[in-house]
Amino acid sequence: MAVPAPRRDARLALLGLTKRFPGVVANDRVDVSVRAGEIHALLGENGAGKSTLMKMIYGLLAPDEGSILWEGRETVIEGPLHARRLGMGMVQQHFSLLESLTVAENLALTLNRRGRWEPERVAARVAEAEGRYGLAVEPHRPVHSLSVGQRQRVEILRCLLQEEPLKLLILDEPTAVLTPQEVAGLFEVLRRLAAQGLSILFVSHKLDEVKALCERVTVLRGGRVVARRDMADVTVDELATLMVGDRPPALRERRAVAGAGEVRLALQGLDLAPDHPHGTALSRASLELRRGEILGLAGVSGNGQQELLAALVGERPVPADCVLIDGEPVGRMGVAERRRRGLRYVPEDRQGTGAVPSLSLIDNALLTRWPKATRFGWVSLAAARNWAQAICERYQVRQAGVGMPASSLSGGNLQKFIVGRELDETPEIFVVAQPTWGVDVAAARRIQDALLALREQGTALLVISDDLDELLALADRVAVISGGRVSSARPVAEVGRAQLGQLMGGRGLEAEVPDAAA
Ligand SMILES: Nc1ncnc2c1ncn2[C@@H]1O[C@H](COP(=O)(O)OP(=O)(O)OP(=O)(O)O)[C@@H](O)[C@H]1O
Repeated sequence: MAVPAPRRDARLALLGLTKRFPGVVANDRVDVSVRAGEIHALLGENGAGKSTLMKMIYGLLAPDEGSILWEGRETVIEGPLHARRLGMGMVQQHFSLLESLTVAENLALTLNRRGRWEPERVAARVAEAEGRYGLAVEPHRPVHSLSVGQRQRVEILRCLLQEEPLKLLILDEPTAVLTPQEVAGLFEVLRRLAAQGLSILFVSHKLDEVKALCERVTVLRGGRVVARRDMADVTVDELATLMVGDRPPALRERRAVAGAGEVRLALQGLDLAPDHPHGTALSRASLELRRGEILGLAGVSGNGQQELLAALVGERPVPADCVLIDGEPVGRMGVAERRRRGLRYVPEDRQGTGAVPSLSLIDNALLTRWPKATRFGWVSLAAARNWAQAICERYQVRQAGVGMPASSLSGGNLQKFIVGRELDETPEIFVVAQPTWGVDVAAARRIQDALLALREQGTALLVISDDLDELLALADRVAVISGGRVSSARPVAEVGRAQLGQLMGGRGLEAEVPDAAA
């Protein structure tokens, strides 16, 4: 049953909000209302306008038209500080923490209005919050040493700890990098907070979670509201269809690959100390990537995945014979030399290492492709432009022009562009972390399809993901990383979710990986 149009007496009512960017109407007369104590989902495919809408609510963007009613009163939200003073908190898709500061210092920056830093007091509040909300973070750790999942926890805590009583919490893909257990814990916290009257605006591409958590849903498509529903009246499949306007495509069938089996990339007994005090040491890490197969590496974010990827792709030099490409020791070689040997990769961190936000899509395409776009020492901008355009068409990256900066793309569209850029070169060996993070259902299928297609063409793939369903759908074999140790890889057909979950929690790994000190 459709839900009636927004009520003016809601805690938050958006009336006819419109926002235009050059070449695109990101929000087109959007009406949404959120009641006190309600958990309200905002859904839409990549680029539908969800982040833009949330930014207007939080005062980060000014609407071109329309009005915002806060607790029944028409309110011009002047900026995030004003929004926080009104009782709003927001966790964005891309983190806004200062890398060189500790967790407590970061929290102090937002919490202490008089500008006096008292990280010790903040640390005490963090400890107290851990008991209350079950969100564990270590206050004295510098943010640069935290995994993406841990950073997200700090962002959530920052809202929960703010001094003004929180009335509306805006969460933009808060569970994208949390483990299933952490998600369950977070949902418990959110339900408890909602029962106490907190309104929550929840944006996610994980439709099962949205269905489980939220009471009502508003669906955006192309910047417009296309549906409003009570969650009880709609199935997960219907949600997917409402978002994309059609049934999402099924994943392509897995085919047997001729000639699979030859080892292309190997990691052999690597012990690697972390490069910062709170990193994860790798301990006798070994794995083999074969031609024409997908090896899945499951694990809770922050268990050595970053270190393993850095060692495999050449961001961190290691003893030469710890990494082999086609049997050749390459451990001492840098990224460019390994690239020449056919290795491509997509890191977990899109905004820093994956793309340069201030550069155009053309320049971002060139970042990893400049040798091919260079003739007699000159870079052909026309070739680069064509290529950037081709990537956008093939992977349906919505953008207002390839000359626009990467930062103008929606999160999911940037992800599609970065993954597409590497996939498009038909790499022989491909290492990808979290390939469908923040990507909508239809686009996730397209990326997963492209990975399966590469496998059929003989590429050796390593997919590092904390999404077990994704790994079970894609991988031929799956290994688990926990506490810097890597389990042996087993055929997917022989392992179940429960067993993988246990290994992810570190249980049972001791028996498989001998202690480095032993
Ligand atoms: N600063 C900007 N400059 C130009 N265009 C922008 C800017 N911010 C957003 N857009 C455009 O507005 C549209 C809506 O983007 P928005 O980020 O709101 O989408 P979204 O629904 O949050 O997507 P995702 O699920 O990928 O995060 C997109 O076409 C995007 O490219």
